Amino acid sequence: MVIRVAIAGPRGKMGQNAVHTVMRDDKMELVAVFDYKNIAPNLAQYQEFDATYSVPVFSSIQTLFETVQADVFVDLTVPEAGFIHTKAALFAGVRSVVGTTGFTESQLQELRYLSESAGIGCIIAPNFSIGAVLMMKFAQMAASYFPDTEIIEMHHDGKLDAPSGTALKTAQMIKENRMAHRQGAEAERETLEGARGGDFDGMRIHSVRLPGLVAHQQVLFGGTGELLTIRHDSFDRNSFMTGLTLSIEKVLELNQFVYGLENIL
Ligand SMILES: NC(=O)C1=CN([C@@H]2O[C@H](COP(=O)(O)OP(=O)(O)OC[C@H]3O[C@@H](n4cnc5c(N)ncnc54)[C@H](OP(=O)(O)O)[C@@H]3O)[C@@H](O)[C@H]2O)C=CC1
Ligand SMILES: O=C(O)C1=N[C@H](C(=O)O)C[C@H](O)C1
Repeated sequence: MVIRVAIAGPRGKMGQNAVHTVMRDDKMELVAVFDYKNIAPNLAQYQEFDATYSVPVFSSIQTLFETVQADVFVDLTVPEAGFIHTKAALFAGVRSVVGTTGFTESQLQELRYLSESAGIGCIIAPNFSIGAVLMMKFAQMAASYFPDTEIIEMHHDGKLDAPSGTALKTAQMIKENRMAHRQGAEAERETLEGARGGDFDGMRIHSVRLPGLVAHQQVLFGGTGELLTIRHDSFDRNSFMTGLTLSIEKVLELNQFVYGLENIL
């Protein structure tokens, strides 16, 4: 069976990679893309692609789902829009794979409810890279032994959300194994606001944004006279494509909501 895929965000850095990945995969067919800007009716007319990319473009997500039969919807846009698109996909009965990050807890809960009450698979994966998922799992393991940890995530300066979805997911996974406590000195005070980073259950998350970076994260664990550093680097967005392909295939077997690629590997 060929998997019919629709992608939102085809001009974006991730969206372009995803379009190429689906087009080159003979088990998949790109049946439509969603672009909120009315650039051209067909992807073949986009400057980012060529004449071989004959795929209809929709600027209304509802019209896309009414017109085209898709098996899987992929969102790679921004959280406000990605939330609306994914709800529309689930209402239309289309399984979804969401790489977009920056959703609020209540948005995630609403998507979980919609997916599970309708029995339609939905994967929200803050990071599709296998190495990043391993980094998160190793950090979760280490937290049982080292309860004092800080996360430093580093991304390109075009990134809109901070902290990254990966950093938040890492902190949530660490929280499951870490004894909750506030880190640092009792009398600690910031003389420059934000110097100690964001506070997640007493551990700190620091976000670096610089040109030249792609997606990188270090999780530091401090112990008596020692430091453990777990680090992952994505040097290229192709690092996300294996997990994206896997998610598109796996979501077809799912009737529930999955948050994190580690749950389907
Ligand atoms: N899960 C994972 O492994 C990964 C997830 N990501 C996440 O994926 C998302 C996209 O990342 P990236 O490709 O780097 O970002 P880009 O900014 O390169 O792409 C985002 C795309 O979304 C479009 N867009 C903006 N606003 C809207 C809207 N209201 N409706 C529809 N489309 C819109 C943009 O169009 P325009 O530029 O014209 O506004 C752009 O084409 C981010 O949330 C990022 O954090 C990124 C990498 C890996
Ligand atoms: O915006 C990005 O680039 C990335 N976003 C995801 C995140 O927020 O964690 C995944 C990866 O870090 C790249």
